Amino acid sequence: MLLTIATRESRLALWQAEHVKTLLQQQGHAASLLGMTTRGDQILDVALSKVGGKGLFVKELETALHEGRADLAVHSLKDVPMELPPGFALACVMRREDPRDAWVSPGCASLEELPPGAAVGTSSLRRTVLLRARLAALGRADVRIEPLRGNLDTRLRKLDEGRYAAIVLAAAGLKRLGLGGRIRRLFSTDEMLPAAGQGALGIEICEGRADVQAALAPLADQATWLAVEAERAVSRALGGSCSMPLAAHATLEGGAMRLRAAWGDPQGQPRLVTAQGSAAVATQAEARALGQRVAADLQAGGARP
Ligand SMILES: NCc1[nH]cc(CCC(=O)O)c1CC(=O)O
Repeated sequence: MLLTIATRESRLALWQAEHVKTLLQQQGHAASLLGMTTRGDQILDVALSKVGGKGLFVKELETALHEGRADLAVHSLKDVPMELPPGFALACVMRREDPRDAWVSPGCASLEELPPGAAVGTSSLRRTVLLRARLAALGRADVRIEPLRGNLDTRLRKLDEGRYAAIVLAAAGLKRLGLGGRIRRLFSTDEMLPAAGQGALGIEICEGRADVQAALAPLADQATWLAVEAERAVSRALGGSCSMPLAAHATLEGGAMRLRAAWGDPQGQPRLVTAQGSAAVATQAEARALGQRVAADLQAGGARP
C-alpha cells in the first residue's frame, strides 16, 4: 500500500522518518514523506516547559493525519504526550536505540573536571535535577546549569561557540545522525536515569486505520513497547506534563521487568526522590500496573506534579 509519513523537518526527525520509510519499503510498501514545521520547532528562545511542552512537536502532525494528508507520524516517543487526543493511537513502538544521556565537551572528560563556575547546558528539567543532585554530591555548588534549546546541530554549535563548558543530551539522537564521535562520556542509567521513552521511536496513526496498523506490525518491538508502557505510566500517573522533572526507565529480561524512577524539585533542595519496582510483565496492562505502583511510591516519597 502507499503510505505517507508526516514528519518534522529537523535533521533528526527526517532521519527517523526516512528510517521508517526504508523499513516499510522493505515490507513491500510504497512510502513518501510529508515534512512540516511545528510550533515546537519555531519557538526556540523559551524553555519548552514554559510554552506548552511536548504537545508542541506533535499537533501539526496530528492535523495532517486527521485531514488524511498523511497515514502515519513518526515521533521520538519521549516527545509524545502521555495522553493522545481522542481519535489517535500509538500504533507501533520500535526497538530502542541507546537510552543513555551523553556528556559532550571539548575540554572536560567528566563533571569532576569542570573548572570553577563552569556552565553546563541542558534542555530538560530532568537533566537539570539529576545534574544538580550529582553536583551537590560532589560539593560543586559553583557549577551553573543553564538552559539549552534547539535541535541537535544548534545545541552543538552553541557548545562550540564556547557558551558552555559541556552539554548533556540524549545519546540516541547523536548516534542516529552519525555524531556519536562527539560523545565524550556516556552516563550509565544509574548516574543519569533516562526520560520515559528516551531512545525509542513511536508511530502514531488515526484510530481505526486497521490497514496502516497491519502495515506497521512488523516494525514493532514488543520488549521496547512493554518497557515504554511502564515508563509512560509513571509519568501519566504523576500528571504527564513535561514541566515535571521526572525520569523513568524500564528494562525487560526474560519476562522480568525492572522499572526505576526519579523525581527532583527544580527550585528546592538538590535531592532526588527515587523509587523502583520489579514484576513479571508479559502484557501492556501488566507494564502499566508496574508503572502505577512505582509512581505511587514516588508520590509517597514527596514527588508531586
Ligand atoms: N527532547 C528532544 C529530543 N527528543 C528526542 C531526542 C533524541 C533522543 C530520543 O530519541 O530519545 C531529543 C534530543 C535530546 O533529548 O537530547
